[in-house]
Amino acid sequence: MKLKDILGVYPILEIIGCLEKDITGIEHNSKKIKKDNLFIAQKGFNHDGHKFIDDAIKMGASAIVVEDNIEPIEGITIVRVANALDSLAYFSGKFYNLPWKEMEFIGITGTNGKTSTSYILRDIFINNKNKVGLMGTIGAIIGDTHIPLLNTTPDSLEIERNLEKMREGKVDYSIMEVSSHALDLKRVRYMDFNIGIFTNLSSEHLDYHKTMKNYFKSKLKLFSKTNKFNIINIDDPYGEMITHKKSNIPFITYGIERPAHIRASNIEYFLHKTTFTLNIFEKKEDVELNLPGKFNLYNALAAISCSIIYGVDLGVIKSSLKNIKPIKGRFEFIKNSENLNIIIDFAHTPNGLEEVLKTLRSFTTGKLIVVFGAGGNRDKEKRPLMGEIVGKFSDLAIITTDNPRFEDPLHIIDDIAKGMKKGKFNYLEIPDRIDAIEYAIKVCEKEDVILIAGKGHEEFIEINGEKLPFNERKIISDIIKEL
Ligand SMILES: CC(=O)N[C@H]1[C@@H](OP(=O)(O)OP(=O)(O)OC[C@H]2O[C@@H](n3ccc(=O)[nH]c3=O)[C@H](O)[C@@H]2O)O[C@H](CO)[C@@H](O)[C@@H]1O[C@H](C)C(=O)N[C@@H](C)C(=O)N[C@H](CCC(=O)O)C(=O)O
Ligand SMILES: Nc1ncnc2c1ncn2[C@@H]1O[C@H](COP(=O)(O)OP(=O)(O)OP(=O)(O)O)[C@@H](O)[C@H]1O
Ligand SMILES: N[C@H](CCC[C@H](N)C(=O)O)C(=O)O
Ligand SMILES: [Mg+2]
Repeated sequence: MKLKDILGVYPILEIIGCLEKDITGIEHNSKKIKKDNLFIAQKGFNHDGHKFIDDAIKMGASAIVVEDNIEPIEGITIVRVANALDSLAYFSGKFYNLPWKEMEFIGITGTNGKTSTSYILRDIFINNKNKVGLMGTIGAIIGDTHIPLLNTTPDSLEIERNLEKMREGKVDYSIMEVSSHALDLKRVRYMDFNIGIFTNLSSEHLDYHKTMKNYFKSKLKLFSKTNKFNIINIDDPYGEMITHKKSNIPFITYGIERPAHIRASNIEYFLHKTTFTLNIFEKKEDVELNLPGKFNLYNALAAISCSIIYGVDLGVIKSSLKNIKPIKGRFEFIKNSENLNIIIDFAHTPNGLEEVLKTLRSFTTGKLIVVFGAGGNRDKEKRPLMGEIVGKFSDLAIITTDNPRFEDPLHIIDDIAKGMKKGKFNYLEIPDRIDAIEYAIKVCEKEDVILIAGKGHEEFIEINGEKLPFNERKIISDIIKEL
């Protein structure tokens, strides 16, 4: 594509060199540059992309986008913009020709439940014989191909690139988790969605957003980028606030406690499933959901609302929900030779833990044992709150390491324990996560339940910038073999 076509009508501050040249691709990482690529030098949290301009040229870049004034470079076109991160989003859209326009594009935001909702919805669409693409925490899925992603919502370039693959694969629906970071860091700045879904909002990521008000404001951006419907959890106080905002498109609400367009009543919770009456406006239907817990019922209601909007037959929706398989690392029962009740779950926020523990508490006849930690270099405010909640609902809490990143694991454990100490709970600190899991298994009796929370689908532990292999399923099986 010609450089001038990539620039489109984007506001450019200065151009040095030729705009007629053919560009073979866009990159913001110098290491990935190929011949005749456009390199976008952006200022990140750790590096300034301008420092890699020489590297990018050596790798073959023929044009560069910069924020800073730089000296002319022979044979290289220099395009200066006010904000390179913003321009990356626009230029990527132009280069890939806005693939999201050729599919139904559904964005899901909220603190908890995005991944779960996206998998439930994907399952319904697949059963409806639709082609589906998905991007989120567990990676991208395009047809049968899984592509690992570094972020829940990748940067704008990677999103457009994956959407382009989805267009090639002729997907009908593309479902994407849209994190608050993504909304704030312009990863979806020049994309429009057909549907926006809001699951809930609770304390998380305050290291980045500083206040709940800012966090909510970031989430809100999704709902002014949608053109068909916004689907809102009306039981969530922030969800309710969204429905009071001005909007050019209708809100469809879902809930359990409050009047909603799509609502669950007559609910019965079981350890492995949930049954309820689905009220769709005036219509009623008995439904079985093969997932446990009120939180999953909310996720299912969000997915049901979206599929109803798209006219999916209620029979297809019901059979999908009845047969849905557990989502990796979300309330996942781990089969084992000792028949111990061991669950791996991705709860890593106070609210996520509370929801999962409330569900488990109501089914546990023995002791509820929880192994958990908190991520390093992330929200610190949530740590004592997580401690307090686990203390409140468990019989034995074992505080251990999650992904310490660049922090001292013992400091993180201390922060969590502050919440525990407040209530004088029964807890242990076992910093080594394998030792912590082993301890839980050794004291576990037949009626007990072990919840190993925080890492869910993750198969690594991140320490000092390195992701070391860490497979909790294998760790559990090895420990049980040794018993
Ligand atoms: C804070 C944050 O969001 N950082 C994101 C950001 O990285 P960064 O700003 O540190 O980048 P940097 O290392 O400073 O590099 C700056 C520029 O130099 C370039 N570079 C760098 C090195 C080099 O040799 N050559 C080169 O050209 C880089 O490609 C980049 O363009 O840009 C990267 C590329 O897009 C992201 O992967 C990275 O996410 C990091 C890994 C991250 O942990 N983000 C978290 C906070 C996040 O975004 N989380 C949300 C929410 C999760 C949820 O709760 O659901 C998510 O969506 O994942
Ligand atoms: N609707 C919900 N409300 C509260 N907690 C939930 C909900 N759905 C799931 N959870 C809990 O939160 C954990 C993470 O769920 P899920 O992966 O679906 O959320 P997410 O929003 O995608 O998280 P992330 O921000 O990390 O991408 C689950 O393992 C479960 O413990
Ligand atoms: N999407 C979440 C994942 C947290 C997973 C947990 N294992 C941790 O490291 O804190 C985040 O980026 O905050
Ligand atoms: Mg997710």
